[in-house]
Amino acid sequence: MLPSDHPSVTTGGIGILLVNLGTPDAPTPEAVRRYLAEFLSDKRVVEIPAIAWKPILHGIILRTRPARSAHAYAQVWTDKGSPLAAITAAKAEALQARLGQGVRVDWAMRYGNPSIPMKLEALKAAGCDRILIAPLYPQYSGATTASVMDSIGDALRAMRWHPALRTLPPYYDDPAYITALEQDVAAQVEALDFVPEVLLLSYHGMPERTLHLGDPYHCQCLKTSRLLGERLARRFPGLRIETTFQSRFGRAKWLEPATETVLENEAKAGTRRIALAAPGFSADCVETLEELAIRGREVFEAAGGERYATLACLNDREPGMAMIEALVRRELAGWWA
Ligand SMILES: C=CC1=C(C)c2cc3[nH]c(cc4nc(cc5[nH]c(cc1n2)c(C)c5CCC(=O)O)C(CCC(=O)O)=C4C)c(C)c3C=C
Ligand SMILES: [Fe+2]
Ligand SMILES: [Fe+2]
Repeated sequence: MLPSDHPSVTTGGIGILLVNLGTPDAPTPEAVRRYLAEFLSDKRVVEIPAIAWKPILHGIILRTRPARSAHAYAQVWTDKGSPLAAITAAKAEALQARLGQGVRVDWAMRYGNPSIPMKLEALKAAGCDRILIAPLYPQYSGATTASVMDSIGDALRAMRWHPALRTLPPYYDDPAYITALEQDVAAQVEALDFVPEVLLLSYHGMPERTLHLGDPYHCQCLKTSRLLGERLARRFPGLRIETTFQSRFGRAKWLEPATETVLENEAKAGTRRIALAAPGFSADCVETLEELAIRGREVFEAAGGERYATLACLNDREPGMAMIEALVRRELAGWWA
């Protein structure tokens, strides 16, 4: 009997696996420690030889950071759990509704739960022998996009019978993404009860060294900003748009300018009304809801700023979902109408 004829094996299905970074299971120091231990042991994320990094990670970082980060998570936790997980789940559900029953949409996290190997196995068990892996990172980086594929590779190594795979390319300059951002950001700016003088486009940072080693992340962020900036300049002629990098981690030099520094300098230089958008995050998370919305405001106001607003990420609202639908339909061409 040929394997494909085996009566107990269902095949012929198409799956889509949306993947995001990952998040702790609870806003507690213990859960955050487990999550950070996995995340910060990934050589794609911390590119320091293990012999030098392990003592720092286990001796200092995992002893001090979990309590501080748990406090940050506790301030943004929802009744559906971590915002990043809840919104990623909502995106998968919304995409499933848009695509109908011809494909099976699921989601996974690179670190923590639900894991990529577990969800890949589940899609296969449900009969999907063609699977589109869709990392929800508009801009490619080794630390995020490539790390997702490392995990897919690990999962495949444990499988005898692989599904066929495709991957969603980075979409940092895709007109569908730029249009979604333009619509979503413009609607939110118009709904503010003040007129911002400056709009910061804040991206997650990376060590500056990764840029010199050839990581395209920085260039892709700048291109997103240029394309989005050109669109927004037509709608808001008086609005000054600046690109910044947030979430510095560790002692190495990170991409600049740092969001926090710019917030302080803008206020000191006389800017009174500012808005922030985070186009590199497909879903709101601790980095946008706590670092930008809470701590960023404190920095800006302490330096003399008066009006401050952080705009929501694309999340599971219409413009962002229309974009993901268009992107995945394009990638499924030939597999599915
Ligand atoms: C959007 C792209 C991201 C890149 C690029 C990225 C690189 C990167 N991150 C760290 C360290 C941390 N990041 C943390 C949280 C976090 N990072 C991203 C995205 C990118 N990271 C997201 C979406 C989140 C939020 C997760 C959530 O649960 O909501 C954290 C944990 C939070 C904390 O303790 O402050 C760390 C640590 C490095 C070192 C890095 C590049 C090398
Ligand atoms: Fe990060
Ligand atoms: Fe942070």
